Formats: sequence, structure tokens, C-alpha cells
Amino acid sequence: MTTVQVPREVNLPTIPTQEANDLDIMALTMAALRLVNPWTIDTKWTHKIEPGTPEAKDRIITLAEVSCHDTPQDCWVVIYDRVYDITTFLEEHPGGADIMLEYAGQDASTAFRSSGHTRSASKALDRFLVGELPMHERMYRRPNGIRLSDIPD
Ligand code: HEM
Repeated sequence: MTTVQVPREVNLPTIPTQEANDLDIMALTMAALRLVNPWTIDTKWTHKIEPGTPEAKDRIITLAEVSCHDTPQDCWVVIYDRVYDITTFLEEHPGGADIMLEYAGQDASTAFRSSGHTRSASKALDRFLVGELPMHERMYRRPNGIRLSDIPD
């Protein structure tokens, strides 16, 4: 007599291979990019950037990061692709704090430009510099970007 062996049902855990692969690739890519340039990847700063310090010149800060600094206690703006921490300047500003707070966490280039600021106001920006936008988010300081003859170097 022939007996038919019915295979026992084995419940193997299902491994969503495609999903797992995607995650691995993403994790590896992020790790590699962090090695190349840590500033472009982690948008949340873990330590305070001192405005105006030489190291601020080399910092790349995304618009997403700038948008997190939008309060009177922590106010960043972008002017001509550079990022400024103007928190300590709010009360000193000859045009008042409120007008600047309207641009907290945002690009204030056109507002700054259209308010008739003098050259010395543009120069005053240096002491608040904390970084610069990544190339793909810039408008003014990039090859083939908008050319304004009077923006500071
Ligand atoms: C964020 C960096 C900024 C700096 C360092 C700055 C600096 C200055 C300085 C030094 C003045 C005196 C006049 C001059 O020298 O030009 C001034 C005036 C003024 N600023 Fe700003 N400013 C900034 C941003 C802004 C923004 C975003 C606005 C928005 C519209 C603004 C609006 C004005 C106005 C309306 C005046 C004229 C005030 C008056 O004459 O009564 N400023 N600013």
C-alpha cells in the first residue's frame, strides 16, 4: 500500500524582502552621505552655532533647518542664500523687531532689499552669519543664478 506524505504546513515568518532591501539601501546611502558631508544630511543641529565665527562660513544649512528657527527666542533668516541668526539683533534693529519676525525661519532677501538698507546694513549681516544654503537651494550665489551686482561677496 502506498502512503501519501502530506507535508506539514510550515509557517515561516514572511520577510518583506523588497521592503527590507529598500531600508538597507537607504540606511547605507545616508551613512555614506554623512561621511562625505555631515552638515548636508542631519538638518537638526546638535550644538549651537556661534554667529559670525569663521566656522559659520563653511556650514551648509537647509531651508528645512532654517524653518525650525522661527521664534523671537531663536530667529534665523535667509538673505541672499546666507543664513543669519538674528535673535540678538531683533531689539537692536532700527526698523524694529516685528518687521524682522515676519520673516523668522524664512527667506528675507527681497524684504531686506526693498527696505532700502544701506551698505553698512549689508555689512552688519556678517556678524550674524551661521551658514549658507546648499547649492540646490540657492538663488543668488550659484553659477547661472540671479545676478545682483550689489550683493556682498
Ligand atoms: C536680517 C538682517 C537685517 C539687518 C542687519 C538690518 C539692519 C538694518 C539697519 C542697520 C538699518 C538702519 C538703516 C540702514 O543702515 O540701512 C535698518 C533699517 C531698516 N530695516 Fe533692517 N535689517 C535687517 C533685516 C530687515 C528686514 C528683514 C526687514 C524687513 C522688511 C527690514 C526692514 C527695515 C526697515 C523698514 C528699516 C528702516 C527703519 C527706519 O528708517 O525707520 N530689515 N535695518
